[in-house]
Amino acid sequence: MSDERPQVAVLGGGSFGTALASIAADNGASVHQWLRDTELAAEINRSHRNARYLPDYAMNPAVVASSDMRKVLDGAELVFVAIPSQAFRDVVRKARPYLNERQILVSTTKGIQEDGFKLMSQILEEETGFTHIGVLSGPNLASEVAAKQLTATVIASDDALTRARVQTALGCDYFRVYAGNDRYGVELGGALKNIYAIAAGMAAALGMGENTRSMLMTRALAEMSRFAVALGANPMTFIGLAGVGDLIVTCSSNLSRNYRVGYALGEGKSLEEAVEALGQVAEGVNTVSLVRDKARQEGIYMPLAEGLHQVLFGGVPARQMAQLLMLGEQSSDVEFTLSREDVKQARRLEGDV
Ligand SMILES: NC(=O)C1=CN([C@@H]2O[C@H](COP(=O)(O)OP(=O)(O)OC[C@H]3O[C@@H](n4cnc5c(N)ncnc54)[C@H](OP(=O)(O)O)[C@@H]3O)[C@@H](O)[C@H]2O)C=CC1
Ligand SMILES: O=C(CO)COP(=O)(O)O
Repeated sequence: MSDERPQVAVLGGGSFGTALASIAADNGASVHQWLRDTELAAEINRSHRNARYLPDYAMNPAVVASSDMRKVLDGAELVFVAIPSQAFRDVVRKARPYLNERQILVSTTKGIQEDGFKLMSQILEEETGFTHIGVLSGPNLASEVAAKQLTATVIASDDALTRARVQTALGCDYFRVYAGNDRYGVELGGALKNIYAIAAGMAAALGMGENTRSMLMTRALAEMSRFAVALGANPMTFIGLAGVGDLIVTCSSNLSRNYRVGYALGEGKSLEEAVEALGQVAEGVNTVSLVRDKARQEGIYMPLAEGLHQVLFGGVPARQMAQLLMLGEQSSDVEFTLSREDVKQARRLEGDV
């Protein structure tokens, strides 16, 4: 008898891949999860728990884990790729022989490839040439998703079929899937907010207050949207779940790995110690260099990313950098209504600058 359930594959055995596989299974799909670690795959199938990445959460027992890529992708209609950005292209290349153009491919990875400043869905496009490609992003801390905390996300694609299929496959009573068509903006939002989560963790460790956190998050949003719009994204995307939504959660929670790296740095640990202690991926560490370089190249004003880069890689103490940033140009609150140039012009007339 053939299996009538939607056929879902998840590539990645980390915390988010595991949480996602379980949602799809909760929602009635037949789910196969690929991970490179054969022992962990066997362990998941035995105990229905990912002891390495989400040890405290039971997975839906219908998820079948395997390190055999062919088996996982055989018959899959919907393929989620939850692999850290630095390994993303390699894994897609491994998967390529078992993929076909009827499939829907969705990246969940919030990072950027250094070579060419590529986002993950662009890598999916380059490696496959398929048309059903999307990005899943939003305020989705994996352990909260695994705990079935009420959560929402965005599926962004210019392909209506991709949006609808993902909404059907994942939408359930604890996970809502909103649709968007600015794939580039949604994907950039997910990658950029990691930078500011590191800064927020650092500020918390330094004992800075709620006013400071609020300023940091709001100016981060201004900076993220300025950057994204300069690269062609829609500014309105940043008022959505994948913009301000994800920024709030990652800048406020110790469950965010990027926040935790920032917190450790604020406590005086070195970057190497902070990353080592985490033992999982914190995409923001790499993203901050890529974004800072890109901003310099394109002439985009990014004082927070620039300052964080100097703290992470230039040896500038975080508190000193915060003070320097406070003395920076006092400009427009919302640049989409009042331009930075207009503010500068008025201040020039006042003789202030
Ligand atoms: N965790 C979260 O809360 C969320 C994460 N994301 C995004 O999801 C992406 C994946 O993150 P997440 O699941 O959290 O990551 P984790 O750090 O929890 O796990 C990483 C996973 O990727 C695997 N991996 C790493 N390198 C390779 C490789 N070369 N080949 C095959 N597998 C590899 C690891 O395998 P191994 O154990 O063998 O090293 C592990 O299964 C990230 O970009 C993140 O931004 C998005 C939303 C929420
Ligand atoms: O993207 C996330 C939540 O939406 C997870 O953030 P971290 O990668 O910082 O853990």
